[in-house]
Amino acid sequence: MSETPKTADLIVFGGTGDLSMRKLLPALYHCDRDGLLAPGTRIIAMSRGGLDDADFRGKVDAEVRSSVPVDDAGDRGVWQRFLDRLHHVTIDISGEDPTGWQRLGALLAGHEERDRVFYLASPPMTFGPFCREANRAGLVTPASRVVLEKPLGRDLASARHINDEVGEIFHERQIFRIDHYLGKETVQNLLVLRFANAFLEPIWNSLWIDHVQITVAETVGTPGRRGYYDHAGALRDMVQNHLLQLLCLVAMEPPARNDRESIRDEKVKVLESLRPITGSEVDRFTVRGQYTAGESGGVQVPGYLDEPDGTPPTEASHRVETFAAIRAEVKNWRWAGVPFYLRTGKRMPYRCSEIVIQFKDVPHSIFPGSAPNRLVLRLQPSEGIRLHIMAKEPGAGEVALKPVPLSLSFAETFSGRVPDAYERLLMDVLAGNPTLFMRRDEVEAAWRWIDPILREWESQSMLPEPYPAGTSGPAGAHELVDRSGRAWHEEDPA
Ligand SMILES: NC(=O)C1=CN([C@@H]2O[C@H](COP(=O)(O)OP(=O)(O)OC[C@H]3O[C@@H](n4cnc5c(N)ncnc54)[C@H](OP(=O)(O)O)[C@@H]3O)[C@@H](O)[C@H]2O)C=CC1
Ligand SMILES: O=C1O[C@H](COP(=O)(O)O)[C@@H](O)[C@H](O)[C@H]1O
Repeated sequence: MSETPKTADLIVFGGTGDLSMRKLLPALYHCDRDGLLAPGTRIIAMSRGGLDDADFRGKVDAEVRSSVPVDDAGDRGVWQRFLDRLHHVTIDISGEDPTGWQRLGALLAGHEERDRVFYLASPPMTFGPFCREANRAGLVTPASRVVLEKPLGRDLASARHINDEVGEIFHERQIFRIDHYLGKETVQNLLVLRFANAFLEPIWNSLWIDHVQITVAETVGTPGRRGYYDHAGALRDMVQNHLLQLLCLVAMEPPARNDRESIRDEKVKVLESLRPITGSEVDRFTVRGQYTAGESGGVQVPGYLDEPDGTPPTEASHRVETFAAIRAEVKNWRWAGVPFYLRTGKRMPYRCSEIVIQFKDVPHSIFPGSAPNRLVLRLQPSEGIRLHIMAKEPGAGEVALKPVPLSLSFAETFSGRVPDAYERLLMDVLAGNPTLFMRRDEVEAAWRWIDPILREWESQSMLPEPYPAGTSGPAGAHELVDRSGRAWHEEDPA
């Protein structure tokens, strides 16, 4: 983790939303408990909610406290200290009323020397207006930074527009585009595995690797998120950012240094090497699905269209995908001909994010029953690395082979609590370290590859293929892979 930050004002626009309540505030509490928030650091939430400081502290006490450990008297003291850091300013960014900005200005006045972080945990179309108005109100200081949540825009054009708007107010070095997957311990470990160990590099290419599978399977559905999800879908919500970032880390060339530009330069090269999937190829190389009613975790759950939400489903709800699978290819010397299968979905049978590197079979087998080696990098729920190798089953007679795992579990190997991705990233923002954040060209290169798929899906009259909740996605997803003659890896993640 970065060095202990200085006293700062962290202004969270969208500070009462789902992301703030479920991820940001618990992460900030843990940082406070670990002594990583400097004395005097304030967390100022902004929303239309009409709350005062006491209301907001009460809301956090009621909704966040149960998700963090507040056990003994010491913890209770930290919890109170954390609550005391919280403030709320009511504002409607889409309205003309300047009083919200005035209230924020009054709160920040006299603290211009502090680090000031504007964290935009709000819909992407608010990013430009927020920056413009904050600047107009005189609140953007030289020591200010801005954090932009993903997905940045809805497509390449809107991403460019947002980047231009934010870029008019903030210099690129002040802009932190967040993808919380980059803050996950195992994701960072992927770089260490690849570039701090010599044995993998010689075989990390198309000569030895048959294909790569990147899977982010979630058991959760989208209750209460229709307003956002109808206009996002799995491709924008997960593939454009998290899955492509994972692909970059698997496929990139060794960077010259472990610094922010070297790593980001290499990731951009991967994104620019992705073979475009356009026109009729979209049907051959992609599959989209939407969950229907089914069983998840032993209970009956509704389909996407029947998820409880304040609003009834619309035309967009029928068309949006909750599952996406893509057969991608990185067209460069190292990876030519190696399929990268990307897959993500809501209401899958289990929660599991993993990267599977499937090696080729031995060139000539002298034992019946041999199977190719497989390296599995498990990101969650239980982080670890497993290499499946062939071993001989003990006993006389004919040699019998069995694939056995060489296994490294992070929980068993390293003691101590593993910090959540947002803890790491929030501390990096406060310390001004942008290494684990996305550069403008990176985000735009990802959209450039995603755009033709989105356009083709949106032009089709066909709806996403249905799949019952609790199953591994639509049948078409399995056909996608069958066409290449290789099966999805369906390892039980338990
Ligand atoms: N939820 C998650 O797990 C994740 C979300 N994200 C991203 O974070 C962002 C926020 O997502 P999420 O928290 O789920 O969304 P929510 O809809 O739950 O929260 C949005 C927040 O923004 C505020 N807001 C919206 N419009 C305005 C406005 N005009 N003026 C003032 N405040 C406004 C809302 O408050 P109010 O309505 O009271 O004004 C609320 O606090 C999105 O870009 C999403 O993609 C990224 C990763 C994970
Ligand atoms: O960004 C998002 O990520 C979450 C999944 O994050 P994880 O850390 O729990 O794997 C996803 O549920 C959400 O839809 C998406 O916006």
